[in-house]
Amino acid sequence: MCISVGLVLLLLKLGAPLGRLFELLLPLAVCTIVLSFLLSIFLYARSFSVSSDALAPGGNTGNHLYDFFIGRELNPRIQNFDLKYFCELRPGLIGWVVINLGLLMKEVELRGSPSLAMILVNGFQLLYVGDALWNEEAVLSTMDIVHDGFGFMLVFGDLVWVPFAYSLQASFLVVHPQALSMLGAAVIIALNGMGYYIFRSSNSQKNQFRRDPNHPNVSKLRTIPTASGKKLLVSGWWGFVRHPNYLGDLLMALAWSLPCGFSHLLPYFYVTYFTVLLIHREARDERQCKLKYGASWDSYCKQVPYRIFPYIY
Ligand SMILES: NC(=O)C1=CN([C@@H]2O[C@H](COP(=O)(O)OP(=O)(O)OC[C@H]3O[C@@H](n4cnc5c(N)ncnc54)[C@H](OP(=O)(O)O)[C@@H]3O)[C@@H](O)[C@H]2O)C=CC1
Ligand SMILES: CC(C)CCC[C@@H](C)[C@H]1CC=C2C3=C(CC[C@@]21C)[C@@]1(C)CC[C@H](O)C(C)(C)[C@@H]1CC3
Repeated sequence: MCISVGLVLLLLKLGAPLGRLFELLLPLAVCTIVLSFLLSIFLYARSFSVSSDALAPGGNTGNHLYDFFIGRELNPRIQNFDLKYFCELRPGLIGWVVINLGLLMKEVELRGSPSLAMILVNGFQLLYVGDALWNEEAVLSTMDIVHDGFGFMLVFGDLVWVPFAYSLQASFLVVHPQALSMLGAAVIIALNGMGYYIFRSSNSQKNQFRRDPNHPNVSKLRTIPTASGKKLLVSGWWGFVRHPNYLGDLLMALAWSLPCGFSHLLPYFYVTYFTVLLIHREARDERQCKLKYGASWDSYCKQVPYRIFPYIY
């Protein structure tokens, strides 16, 4: 992240036309799609030369198309370099905020200064990416690393979908400038702040509990024992709903769209897609947790009946 920040600051100091990124989005996206296909083909081919215990449970149906998409190998490595762990965060997230900055510079070229809406979108998403990179080790406990094979879906998701689909709001604002009142901005900032607080504190609470259940920050929380020896949190954020981190993430997703106003649906694509993704992801996780924890998970679901939205779902 530091190298990227240094390079971007150097480019800005040298007067590099970062705003050109706006015109280069499509060719860059096409090149990244080609790269993701090539990487996926390499990963699929090499998966037939590794031992069976290196394969992901869900990506070995024998259906070549499905296995190519989902991914056969769980954690492909070249020496000690873990390809999935690297791709999950850095290239896509850093590419996302660099594109956002280029779009902000394009707005400066067109209108002399960045709009309040563009500043909010850039700031919110820079916070999200900075948080992810600062807490990089937390990704090790996510489903993508623990359960899912590294196939075209995740390769494309990491390298193409995140930088080019997640920067849609900034792209929209270059073409459709939006006037935003200070009151409107204050409400949106409060919404993003609340979402970030729920997202960060619930993820940190679970990750802390999984690292050290006796840590003072989590040792007083109520838990449910399981046959596997692991315990399930049933108070704190994880007693509020079963995926409080998703709730916080979705509130932020809405806060990223609101600065774009209500004249177009495009800026709301991300929060819509993301809601579908997290509902599907939550159902997948429920199945895995039911298998892992059996009756203990049933007891958890009885005590914490709502999945993401309290008193709704
Ligand atoms: N911006 C984006 O595009 C995306 C963002 N995300 C974000 O990534 C973050 C991680 O999400 P995700 O990877 O889906 O999984 P989670 O971080 O929600 O982790 C799910 C795992 O947590 C453990 N767990 C669940 N309930 C409890 C409990 N009560 N007590 C203790 N442990 C529990 C289980 O694993 P175990 O018990 O084995 O430890 C479960 O499999 C979320 O904040 C999500 O919003 C996710 C996808 C896309
Ligand atoms: C293209 C497909 C239809 C969907 C692809 C899904 C991927 C884009 C997401 C799957 C899990 C992700 C995570 C993040 C980004 C999106 C993908 C790759 C994440 C790195 C975002 C930042 C968070 O702080 C995180 C917890 C580190 C996320 C981990 C999961």
